[in-house]
Amino acid sequence: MLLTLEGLDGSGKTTAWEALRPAYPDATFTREPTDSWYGDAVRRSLGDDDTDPLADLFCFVADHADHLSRVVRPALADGDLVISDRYTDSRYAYQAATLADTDLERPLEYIRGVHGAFTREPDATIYLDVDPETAAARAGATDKYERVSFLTEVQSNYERLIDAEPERFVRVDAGRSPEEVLDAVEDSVERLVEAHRDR
Ligand SMILES: Nc1ncnc2c1ncn2[C@@H]1O[C@H](COP(=O)(O)OP(=O)(O)OP(=O)(O)O)[C@@H](O)[C@H]1O
Ligand SMILES: Cc1cn([C@H]2C[C@H](O)[C@@H](COP(=O)(O)O)O2)c(=O)[nH]c1=O
Repeated sequence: MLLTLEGLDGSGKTTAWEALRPAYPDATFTREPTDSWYGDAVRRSLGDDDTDPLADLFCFVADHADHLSRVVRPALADGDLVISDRYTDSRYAYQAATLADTDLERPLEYIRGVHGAFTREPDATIYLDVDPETAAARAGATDKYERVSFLTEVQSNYERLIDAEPERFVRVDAGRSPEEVLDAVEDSVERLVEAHRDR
């Protein structure tokens, strides 16, 4: 089963992902951007305010292709539970926002189309829902994406994705205390894993 954690910067994905580890010692915990050299290229672009948004998209897509073949598909083939901190929806939400002012028509659909040919869709996605102001404050505005105006566009793209596939997403109110958010994430993961097992 492939389970992903998504949300704005600072929504608490990594905190939740780390907190899940003890309950699922046999699971494969992974993330995007990855720790490969493709992921390094992505992180380099995050630190540069003057990059080309289409070039950035394809850096993220290359990192995803490598992640799929090196980590995700082998783990799923072994029957593992795979829990990824960010995955395809991050591209659909963030790069659709960075490409909004280009000549590209309907960027979100374009990015989905690029992935459609090769990706593995998640079985379920936990969306940590927090407002852009809280997200930017928690994230500390350390890179070009961690700004309220940009995160507002990203949030609206996530909402479009949830509207299109409500059955895949579980929305968790991430504006609450860390303890309440972690309880909600742990309950959701337990329920999703059981439901997947009973299919
Ligand atoms: N529910 C919460 N309430 C208050 N602070 C929180 C909460 N969850 C996480 N934080 C804090 O917010 C910061 C960002 O958390 P975290 O790294 O888990 O978010 P993230 O979604 O993974 O962010 P990013 O996408 O930028 O990596 C951390 O300092 C973390 O301790
Ligand atoms: C996978 C992915 C990530 N991003 C952005 C989102 C964040 O601002 C950074 C790094 O992610 P992290 O969780 O803070 O480590 O990259 C993106 O724009 N598109 C993607 O596909």
